[in-house]
Amino acid sequence: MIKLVLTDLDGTLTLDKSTFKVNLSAIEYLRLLEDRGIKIAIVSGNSYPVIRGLTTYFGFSGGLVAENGCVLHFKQKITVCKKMDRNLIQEFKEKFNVKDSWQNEYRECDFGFNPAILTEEMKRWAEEKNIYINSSGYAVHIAMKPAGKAIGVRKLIELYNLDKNEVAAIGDSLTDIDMFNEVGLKVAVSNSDEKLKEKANLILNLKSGEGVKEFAKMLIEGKIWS
Ligand SMILES: O=C(O)COP(=O)(O)O
Ligand SMILES: [Mg+2]
Repeated sequence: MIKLVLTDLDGTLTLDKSTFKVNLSAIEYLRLLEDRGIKIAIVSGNSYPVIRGLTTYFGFSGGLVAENGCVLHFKQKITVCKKMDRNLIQEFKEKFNVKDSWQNEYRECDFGFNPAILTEEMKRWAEEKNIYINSSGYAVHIAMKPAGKAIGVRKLIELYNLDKNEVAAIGDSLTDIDMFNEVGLKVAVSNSDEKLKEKANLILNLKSGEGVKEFAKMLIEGKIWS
């Protein structure tokens, strides 16, 4: 029985990939799950203040994971990664000519940069420096290793004392692969990156927020493990 649904934000709760506009009826459907006792938690690469604010205003009660697994909220704010080395941020920006995401001012461990194109050269640089690097399609993210959505998700599930088979995760991008590794039910929206679809046990027919609605309906109608 699914007791906790983890949802990515960008590309998943939005109208489509590459827009920040949220699909408002997807939020309504997730609230219906909350009404039925299933907790909803956003798991995102976005900063803690952004996800904390959205969680509050959307009416989700499942806690949250921000900064790609590095910062979570369960009764209180918990930081589970090392703080980012500011010299490495500077080096990354200069070497690859990328710009800070406006949220970097509010981040501790995981930092985002645009354009969101992850190159082989960037991967080599990160590997040499033992740095986590990934792209959500919205930004390239770097953090000191170990980082990635798995760390925060593992901690949240442990704090809830849930079995991974009681947890579902829904996402759209490469950064969600880590989150899939920690849960029983791995759900990809139809416009997900191919590498995420390969790891999914349910690929939805609809894209982004419409896919979230499709999944919520399946849960409500009892079409999914219960
Ligand atoms: O912060 C980003 O770049 C994307 O965030 P997401 O994990 O909600 O897709
Ligand atoms: Mg996403």
